Amino acid sequence: MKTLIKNIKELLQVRDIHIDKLEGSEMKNLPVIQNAYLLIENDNIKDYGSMMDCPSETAIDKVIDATGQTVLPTWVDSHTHLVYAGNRELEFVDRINGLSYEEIFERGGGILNSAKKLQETSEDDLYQQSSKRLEEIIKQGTGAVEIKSGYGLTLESELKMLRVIKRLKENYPVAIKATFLGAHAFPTKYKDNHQGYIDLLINEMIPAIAQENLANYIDAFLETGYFSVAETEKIMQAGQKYGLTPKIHVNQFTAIGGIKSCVENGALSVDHLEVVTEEDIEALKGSKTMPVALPTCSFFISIPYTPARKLLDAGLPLAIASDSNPGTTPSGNMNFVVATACIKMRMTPEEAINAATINGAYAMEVGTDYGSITKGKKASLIITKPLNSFYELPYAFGSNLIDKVILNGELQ
Ligand SMILES: N=CN[C@@H](CCC(=O)O)C(=O)O
Ligand SMILES: [Zn+2]
Repeated sequence: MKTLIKNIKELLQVRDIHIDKLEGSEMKNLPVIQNAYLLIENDNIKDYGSMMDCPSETAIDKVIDATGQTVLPTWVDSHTHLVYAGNRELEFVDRINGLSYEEIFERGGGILNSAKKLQETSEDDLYQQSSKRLEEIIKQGTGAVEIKSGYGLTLESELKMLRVIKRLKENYPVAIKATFLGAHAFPTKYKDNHQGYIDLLINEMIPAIAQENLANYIDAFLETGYFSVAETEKIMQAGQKYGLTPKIHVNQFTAIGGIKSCVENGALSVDHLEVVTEEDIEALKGSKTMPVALPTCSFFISIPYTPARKLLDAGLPLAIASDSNPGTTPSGNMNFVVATACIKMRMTPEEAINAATINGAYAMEVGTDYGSITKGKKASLIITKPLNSFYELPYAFGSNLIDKVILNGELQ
């Protein structure tokens, strides 16, 4: 099956040779072909180039005329909690009325509230609720997504979440990676017995999850009042024994030396980073760990934004992701993430698009197939509505500017 997209006004993120990630000033460069074509064969990008070299349409099964439209690779959302039960709109109102995220947690809300709801929800119901959200983000242009557990907090419920992620992976044409986040919060029962919960995570949950091959990564909420540096180190090391690479929530509210520890423990990514110190930046320099900012979390709970300029000016790479979850970001819309990164973090559109494609793909290890227009990669593409230029994508932040989404060569 061959599909030709012709008369593309701007073909974005064209990389003849696959690159792993972009750092510092490299992120300013977003290669574009004006007046381009793109040829899809089955589920792959077969060829692309200027319209002057467009192949003849005789052997083509389907032709899409993209006059005036922009084509770019689908978004890679490397940090979500897309599988959850119910929502937390009452806490949203509590925050409007003056309570902070921490105060809500201290009153038994927050993550523990979502865990209670999830424990009471059947696996089928959880699958139905989550598949609606997955379908929504596909329409919004996401072609690869990482999904975490972490609202179960018991062996049974963590397995339930991870099995739902596995079913989503089997049933949708999106690349999905699963992360075990049993260390999201201490369940009330273990409030004064942290070691008891850590033993449960290490001795029972991680082995059971590995046995069913349900996760790619291990995560923890490394934060004052949640998991300490020492506790997170134990969890990262236990995960690694089972082949789970760390991707860690860190520096959301406080900087307590977590980033250095994550880098030393081989973390693929460190995520949140609303608070960043000079020591954190030094620890990241020269490492393989991708910093991941979650701008729409900052937007929703009114906390500082990750200091993108500071990180980029230090020569570091940066990815951006949605953090879709019921507490801090009830949206998985990567278009809004890109816009917020530009509007609030002063990333240029080029930098934000690089952060949401190539660098996102690095942060969930799908770069060989996703993240750029490169021959042989998956034909997972966004075709926008007619635009003056791609700058309109973050500029018109509230508009739906997507005309079509193609995933693995199939029009959605
Ligand atoms: N901060 C930790 N975890 C999630 C939110 C969890 C929740 O409030 O449900 C986050 O990334 O923002
Ligand atoms: Zn998160």
